Amino acid sequence: MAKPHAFTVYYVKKARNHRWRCSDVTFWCVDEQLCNQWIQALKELLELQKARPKQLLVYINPYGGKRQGKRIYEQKVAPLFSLASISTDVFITERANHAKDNLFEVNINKYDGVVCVGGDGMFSEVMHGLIGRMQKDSGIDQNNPKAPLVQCNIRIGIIPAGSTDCICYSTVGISDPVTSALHIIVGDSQPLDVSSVHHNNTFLKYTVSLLGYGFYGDILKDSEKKRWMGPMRYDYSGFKTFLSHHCYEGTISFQPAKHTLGSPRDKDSCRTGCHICRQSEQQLAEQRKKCGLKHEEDEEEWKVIKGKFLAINVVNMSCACPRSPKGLSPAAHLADGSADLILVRKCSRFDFLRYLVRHTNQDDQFDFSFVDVYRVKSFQFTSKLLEDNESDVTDIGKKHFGRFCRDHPACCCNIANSTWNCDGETLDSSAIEVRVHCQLMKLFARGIEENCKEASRNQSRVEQLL
Ligand SMILES: Nc1ncnc2c1ncn2[C@@H]1O[C@H](COP(=O)(O)OP(=O)(O)OP(=O)(O)O)[C@@H](O)[C@H]1O
Ligand SMILES: CCCCCCCCCCCCC/C=C/[C@@H](O)[C@H](CO)NC(C)=O
Ligand SMILES: [Ca+2]
Repeated sequence: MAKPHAFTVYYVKKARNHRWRCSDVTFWCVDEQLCNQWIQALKELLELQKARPKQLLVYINPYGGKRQGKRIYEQKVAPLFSLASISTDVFITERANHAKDNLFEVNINKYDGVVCVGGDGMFSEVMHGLIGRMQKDSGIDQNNPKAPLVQCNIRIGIIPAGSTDCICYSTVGISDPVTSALHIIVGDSQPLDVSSVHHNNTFLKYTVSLLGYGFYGDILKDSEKKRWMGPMRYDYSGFKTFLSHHCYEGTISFQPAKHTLGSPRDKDSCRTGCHICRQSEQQLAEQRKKCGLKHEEDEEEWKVIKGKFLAINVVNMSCACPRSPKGLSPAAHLADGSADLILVRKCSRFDFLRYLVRHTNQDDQFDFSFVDVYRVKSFQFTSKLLEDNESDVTDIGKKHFGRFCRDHPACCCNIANSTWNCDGETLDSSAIEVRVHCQLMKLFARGIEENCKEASRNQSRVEQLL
């Protein structure tokens, strides 16, 4: 060959819609020494990139989504990791909670991060393993709802291979295994709020995306029986649940999030390097310093709302996903220490359909008289059924005369409880206490990057301001 000395540089190429691809360019050189100098200099520069992982622990759920997790990892992700000189220990799960249990046993300090290949449920499992392990090692009792949880600095990377993949979509902007693998390789870091869910001083679960009662809880409960249908189960159960049009009665109490500048009705969304998240985190840290060990939350006001609801959704992030690209709460922030509480009160089937359709178009889904949205830092819910039982009003009639409201048989109010959908997993209790923990964990992601259209719109706003 006339030009025998060469080296190839692999790099990330940004494509449309937040998709990243790996591209390469080969440099040729007649002078061998010069070529080697370049290779050496590039290797040294790469060594300086301390945020990049070298050793990863990978969990694959072979049964998530369309059961393609193993194939996706082997064909699309593993070759990229090896190109980037990342060593991996790969663990293919054999049962639910396998990954979570394993995380309590492994020598976690050996790894720069944990990767989960699967959907939201699989991510939730890995997150529970990591956060749980962190608290155990630090002697924190997870059953205490007020315990100050220890931050988890080991990043999690999500390779989407599930049915909804909402956590991946809401933090990267797309559900694409190659894009996610590249975010892991370049060592991105995105802090994430996590909410803890308790019942009577007993820890139930953590949640990062949707905690939903009523509509989304009923969909999940029904769809779990139809896992064999794959991702289609959500469409089938969604349609069935929509037709059943059940509403549920209960009491909601919440503490508004006063530390953050943002509001759920903002027009701008959380984007890479979000200033609202940064400012909110600083504000909370200052409050904590001032209050010391005293719980400042105890002194803050609680708002109480009673009513009949078709859906009660608490979201820590937008919950954008391919079905709803702007999500359940488009202006929710990934790391601002707050969650958006969305209350959909009893309304007609037609109005509820109008509300749902707005998740798929540009119209404002909160602009309805029967929808309320609040930004909160803690939240509690008790169903009417439980309140009645607890206040010793033993209305035997309600228990014996069917599950529906006896006074108004046509009103679709369900006397039975709904189920909580917690990041795609059901909860055993309907009465819950929720608390947002600001930036409790980190992902190999950078949040959604502003696209050119948004960037130029914001730029022209700045120009106007100047
Ligand atoms: N080997 C396994 N066998 C059975 N269940 C498993 C296994 N490994 C993990 N799981 C469980 O499967 C559940 C669902 O997995 P996953 O989230 O990957 O897919 P999905 O439910 O199809 O997607 P999504 O959560 O995005 O809707 C998780 O809760 C996880 O605990
Ligand atoms: C007639 C048009 C109806 C369109 C309705 C679109 C609304 C879709 C919104 C989906 C949001 C999903 C939030 C994410 C939840 C996940 O945690 C969970 C587990 O993966 N998925 C589901 C479906 O519960
Ligand atoms: Ca948040």
